[in-house]
Amino acid sequence: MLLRAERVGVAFGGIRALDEVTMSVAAGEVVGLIGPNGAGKTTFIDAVSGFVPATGTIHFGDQQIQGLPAHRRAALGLVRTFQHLELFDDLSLTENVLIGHGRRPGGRQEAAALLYRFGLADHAGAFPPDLSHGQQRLLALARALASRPRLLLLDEPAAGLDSRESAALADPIRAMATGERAVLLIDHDVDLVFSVCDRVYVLEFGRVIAAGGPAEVSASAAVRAAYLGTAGDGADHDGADHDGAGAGVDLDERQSERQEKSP
Ligand SMILES: Nc1ncnc2c1ncn2[C@@H]1O[C@H](COP(=O)(O)OP(=O)(O)OP(=O)(O)O)[C@@H](O)[C@H]1O
Repeated sequence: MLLRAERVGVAFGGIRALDEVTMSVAAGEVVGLIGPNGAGKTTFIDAVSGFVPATGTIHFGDQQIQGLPAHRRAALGLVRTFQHLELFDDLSLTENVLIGHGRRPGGRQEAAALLYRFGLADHAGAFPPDLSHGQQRLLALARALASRPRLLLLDEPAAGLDSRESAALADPIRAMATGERAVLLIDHDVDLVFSVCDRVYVLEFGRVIAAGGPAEVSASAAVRAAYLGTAGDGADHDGADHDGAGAGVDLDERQSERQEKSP
């Protein structure tokens, strides 16, 4: 396994954002992580990438990485994107990708190839504000790939996209998981997640409530209940700030809900 996270826990004061979460990602896989708002998805990426302290054990390749600072984990090939794009508006697209590339030789050539791959070659000299929101999201993916990750942690790459733009991310994301590279994908667009992922984990209140292939997970009663807000399991919910966005909708309606939230 490329990533093995075992019994990972994160607490923010009295809020247990992650509780004994065990997950794995193998090389070549796209693995999805879904769950209602506040379920702990971003916290999991934070824990794996070293942005919050966590309990439990996390192995990346043959190395135990918990306790390592974020930059050391990134140097090992654990690269993340953020919900809010962190593009450099006053740098060209090529220069944005070069930032991801670092100091390895052949940067410009590789940046050009990546921009081409993401359909951005015609805009190489333009600046991020000149792009549509969908193109900006693609640029963030190109930049992340430029750092040659072994595991890409994608935090809501389809946020703010309409369903057509979001569906257009499926092939590029799939293509990222080749050979030794793998992708962990968080997104509220469950259509995207189910269409692109080999396996999917579902978090609710910081715990894994389902895991398996997309067909199995989408049919799971526990998952339906989590999204419908009818989970009557009596679990000691932790007072986390669940804003109810996951309640009262079914899996198929998540898409339209997400679009309504889009700018
Ligand atoms: N820095 C923080 N300080 C305090 N509480 C936090 C912090 N970050 C996250 N939380 C809480 O931890 C829980 C999990 O949040 P997290 O952002 O990981 O959920 P999520 O599943 O990614 O949600 P969303 O889908 O809304 O992005 C929530 O209750 C949230 O309010």
